[in-house]
Amino acid sequence: MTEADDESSSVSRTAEHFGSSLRISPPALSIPNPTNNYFAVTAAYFPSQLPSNASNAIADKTKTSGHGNSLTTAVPSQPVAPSASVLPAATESATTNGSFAAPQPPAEVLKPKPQPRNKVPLEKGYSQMVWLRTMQTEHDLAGLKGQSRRRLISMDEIKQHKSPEAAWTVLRGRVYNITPYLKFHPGGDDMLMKAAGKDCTALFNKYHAWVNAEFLLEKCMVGLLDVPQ
Ligand code: HEM
Repeated sequence: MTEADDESSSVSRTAEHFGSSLRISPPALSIPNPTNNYFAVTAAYFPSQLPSNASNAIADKTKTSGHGNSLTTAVPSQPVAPSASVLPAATESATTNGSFAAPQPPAEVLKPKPQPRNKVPLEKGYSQMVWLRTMQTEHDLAGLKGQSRRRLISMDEIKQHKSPEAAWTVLRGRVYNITPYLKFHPGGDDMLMKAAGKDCTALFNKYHAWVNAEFLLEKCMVGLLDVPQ
């Protein structure tokens, strides 16, 4: 393993303490990096990760170490703070005795908050798999009874369909009968009922813009929203 390999693996090991959301760029070439070892790299990014005597260790190394490479600048005799553009917090808090106050990563990096899921347990027999099968086997999920699914439907007519037995909603300009899907909705039928009798596009996007409703509700489409000119 080369020194460079060693150095980059040290950086990623250190980064692991801060969660996977943290992205660390490799040290900029302008950073004096006299020792090319774990302590130096760690000091540049996370001084708080060092053992208490580490800054002395770095200082000693800089006096004795002759190695380095042509991409590094002159070897300093004192521990050097990373340049301000790389780590402003550390530079600002540098003290005269050669130690540096630890720049704290933002709290959200230290403890990424898990997003709470609001999925509800569905009744037995109402999984998404069963819904997909139902879409194949039921011939009139929309309750069209022969009417065209390209019919223009006014908002007034949609407003009259707000009961669980006859719940219509508008999503991205299409009108759906969501009654058959209520018990299959992973967010719960009560949540889906908030969509009944109105345009739910904004609500839908707020909770899960990524869900492919056009596919999931394809067989429930009853028409297109008639937008008055
Ligand atoms: C109108 C058509 C809708 C369809 C086809 C639909 C479909 C889905 C699907 C497939 C999921 C699971 C998403 C996942 O696993 O990532 C889901 C979850 C959910 N839906 Fe809907 N949804 C609709 C409307 C709505 C509306 C209007 C609301 C809010 C009023 C809503 C609230 C939720 C919530 C809270 C969850 C749980 C999200 C979570 O994972 O934390 N949905 N929906």
